[in-house]
Amino acid sequence: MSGGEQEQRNYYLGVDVGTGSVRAALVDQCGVLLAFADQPIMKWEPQFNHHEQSSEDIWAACCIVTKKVVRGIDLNRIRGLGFDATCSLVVLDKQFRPLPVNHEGDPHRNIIMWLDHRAVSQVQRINETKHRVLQYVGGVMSVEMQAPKLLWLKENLRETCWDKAGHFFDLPDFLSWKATGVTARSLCSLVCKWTYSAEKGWDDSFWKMIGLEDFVADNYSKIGNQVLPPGASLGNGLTQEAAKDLGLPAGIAVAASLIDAHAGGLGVIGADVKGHGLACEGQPVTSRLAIICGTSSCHMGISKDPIFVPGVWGPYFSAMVPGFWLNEGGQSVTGRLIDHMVQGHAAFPELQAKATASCQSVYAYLNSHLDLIKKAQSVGFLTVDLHVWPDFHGNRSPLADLTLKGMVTGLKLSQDLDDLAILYLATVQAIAFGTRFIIEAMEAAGHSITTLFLCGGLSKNPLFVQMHADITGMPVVLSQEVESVLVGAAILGACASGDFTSVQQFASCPDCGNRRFPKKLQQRNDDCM
Ligand SMILES: Nc1ncnc2c1ncn2[C@@H]1O[C@H](COP(=O)(O)OP(=O)(O)O)[C@@H](O)[C@H]1O
Ligand SMILES: O=C(CO)[C@H](O)[C@H](O)COP(=O)(O)O
Repeated sequence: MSGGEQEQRNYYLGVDVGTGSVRAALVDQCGVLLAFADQPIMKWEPQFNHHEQSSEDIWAACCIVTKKVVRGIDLNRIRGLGFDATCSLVVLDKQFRPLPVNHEGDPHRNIIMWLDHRAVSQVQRINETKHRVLQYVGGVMSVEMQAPKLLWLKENLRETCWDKAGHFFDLPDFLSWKATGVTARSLCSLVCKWTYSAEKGWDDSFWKMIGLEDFVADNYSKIGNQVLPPGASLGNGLTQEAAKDLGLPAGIAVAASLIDAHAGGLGVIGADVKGHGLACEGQPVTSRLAIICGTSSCHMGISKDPIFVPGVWGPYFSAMVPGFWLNEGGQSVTGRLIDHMVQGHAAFPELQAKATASCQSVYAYLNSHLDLIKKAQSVGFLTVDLHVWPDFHGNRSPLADLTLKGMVTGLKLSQDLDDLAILYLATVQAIAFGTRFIIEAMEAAGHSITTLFLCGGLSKNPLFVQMHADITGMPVVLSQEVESVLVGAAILGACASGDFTSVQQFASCPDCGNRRFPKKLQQRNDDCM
């Protein structure tokens, strides 16, 4: 492209709110990422299994990263803005001010995070109802979804929170409201986490049966009675106030949002794999499984007709790719589990010192250390005597059992760096076996998956990627663009701007070769297992 043509480029902004940080990217009309910034966000764990965040802190981080990525750019070329975020529950009062979700009454902490497991008794009672909406979440509602958390607030914080609340938002919808003043909710959030049906809307009998009839009585105004598809343009775009906060011109198109895993899925599932000899080449997109691996891993498979997979969320209609049903398998802690195992080991200080001295991340150092100690063997054999069961935070899929705990067998008295490296390897392998377990359940129910498309922080770890290829026996495709979740968010902005007629048009645009071609294919290493 010549310099002159380059000036004619349109730009789209994607903002991705993960569990640990907010990221923003400036993306061009070919899906090429031109600028990136990230900013950590605050998290509180006031008691075991209670996880909270602050919507003000998250918005402030969105403003910092957005201002950074547009520095030096002609702002008039920015055509659209899209948000994705974790499916955490944001609570505001009738004047849109934060309300406390904690016994301490701290209104700053007004978000119950997705991984919060406080609502155990509530979800057990919801599951005992056997209500028909449960068919669409794999047969069992997860404690991580919104209905049990809302019931917990009603039963535990009646005066300080529940009675004063005016708005309960999924975090992606909070962000689009904050940017536009429009309280419409994304179909993605409501279908996946709130029991809304794309075809039938809210089911009054469910809310009445579980003791949240309040929502029915006020026509769902607090949880959303205007629902839009992801990528739909909201109101008059960016408000003056939000534009000032974000350092952007007012009026830019803002899209109805996506949950983070769904943005990642949208960013990778349409990749052009021509010429790489993959089984999915020339096959329907339904033969692909997108796995978004960060703090957690989410396994996104789509189908033309609804498929009911016990213990796997969905089927959700049009929640990720319009017109397709989605099943979402998941592992609640993956990146978080690896960090936990490595950082909690007695040899972690030594690892940190050695990694710093060699200018490597601790994971790059551990990966090279495993290569050193494996000698002539394949690395997988290092764990023949050591095994990890990875459900330290319950099992999301396919067992759907929040009471499960983690296990390690084969421990010795040694606490040296070799021991840490092998425990790390066994943890990565256990996570990959969890993925295989999920794929087996999806296939038994009717999915036919041949190829994995990975993105998210953990996809930057070559050992994690190789173990997924080895243990599932499927090739793993990594996108040219590492920050695929942000590409997914920017696709929403492009769609809202009207430059693209649908999210699919951008996600599989024939001119976007740079983004669509795989960067790397990781094939199974047969010697390894
Ligand atoms: N280069 C890397 N090598 C190994 N692990 C990584 C790398 N980058 C990120 N991670 C791991 O990925 C996880 C975070 O992924 P990320 O997508 O940023 O999470 P989230 O979206 O939940 O905030 C962490 O466990 C982190 O240790
Ligand atoms: O349940 C989800 C998606 O449906 C959560 O948003 C997700 O698991 C948290 O994402 P991340 O691990 O990327 O922070």
